[in-house]
Amino acid sequence: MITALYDLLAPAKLNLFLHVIGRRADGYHLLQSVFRLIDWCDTLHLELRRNGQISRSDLGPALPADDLCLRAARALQTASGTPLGVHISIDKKVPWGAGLGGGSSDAATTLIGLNRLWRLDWSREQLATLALQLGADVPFFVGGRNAWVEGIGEKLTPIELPGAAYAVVKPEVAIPTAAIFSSPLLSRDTSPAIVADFLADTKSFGKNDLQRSAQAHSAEVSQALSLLEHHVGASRMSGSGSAVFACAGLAPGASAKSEGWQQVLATLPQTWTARWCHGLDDHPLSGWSKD
Ligand SMILES: C[C@](O)(CO)[C@H](O)COP(=O)(O)OP(=O)(O)OC[C@H]1O[C@@H](n2ccc(N)nc2=O)[C@H](O)[C@@H]1O
Ligand SMILES: Nc1ncnc2c1ncn2[C@@H]1O[C@H](COP(=O)(O)OP(=O)(O)OP(=O)(O)O)[C@@H](O)[C@H]1O
Repeated sequence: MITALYDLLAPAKLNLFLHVIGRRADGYHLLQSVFRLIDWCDTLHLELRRNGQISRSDLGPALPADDLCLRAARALQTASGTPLGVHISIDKKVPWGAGLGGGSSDAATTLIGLNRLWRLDWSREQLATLALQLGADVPFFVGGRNAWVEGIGEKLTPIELPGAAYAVVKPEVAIPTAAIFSSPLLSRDTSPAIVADFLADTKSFGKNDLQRSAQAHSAEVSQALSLLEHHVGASRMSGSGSAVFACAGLAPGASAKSEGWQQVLATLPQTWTARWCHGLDDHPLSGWSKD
């Protein structure tokens, strides 16, 4: 029997564009977006606890006491009825309040890992249904493929994307997603698009409808957009911010040694984070779930 799983990667995502096309009766927004996995990852370790207890320790920065990994583990334990428990250690590298989906990805990696550790043999679809109760972004990370995303984030169509490098900057400010969705500045009536519209221009299709509200929430978002725009190229926010990115070109041509990126690193405020990322095709654990 497996008793521990080490070094499970939980990758972040970028929203290459994000349109708000409507709102549901319960207040959740109907979106269209393309989610791209990137190689900026948290690392999780899962150790079996036969007494059924679920616990966590933080190897990096401290997380909220009741973080998404614990909530994911408890939800799976209850839904499956397993008598087993787990100790989860997290090395947090992806900044939160960033629109990079770090917490959602941790939750998805927990579900995928525990499905194996607890020998549940749930299908990916079953895991995704449970994932949606944890957050709108979690099913995407369980799906494990770059996707055209609709609904509130749960309708996923896998999509092939070219290899690409992204310059990503996270200002100091952390932006709470709910505040951006409830902003009076938010427009909720962008016309629906179809996948072919995006595929015709994967680098610059569409916009991020949440960007205006986030810029009003914090001037740092506008500063970060300008910094990238000036040194790298067309920039855009991911999710509800505050992280912004610029597609630096198709890999492997684009290089972190480029003068533009070196300028970004040299002029970045000390409290901000910047990272040169590559687009991934799959979640590193995507082979673990049954389709
Ligand atoms: C903006 C995105 O990051 C795009 O990837 C996501 O849609 C947000 O997903 P998430 O962080 O998993 O969001 P959740 O934790 O489910 O929701 C946080 C809050 O955002 C708002 N929310 C979220 C998703 C959505 N489609 N409509 C919403 O209105 C709701 O007020 C909700 O209470
Ligand atoms: N494992 C976790 N990692 C990071 N944040 C977590 C975690 N669990 C709970 N949270 C809470 O969730 C909030 C949002 O975290 P998360 O990183 O998912 O959001 P985000 O970066 O805005 O991404 P997105 O909105 O795209 O999902 C944080 O402010 C934090 O308090």
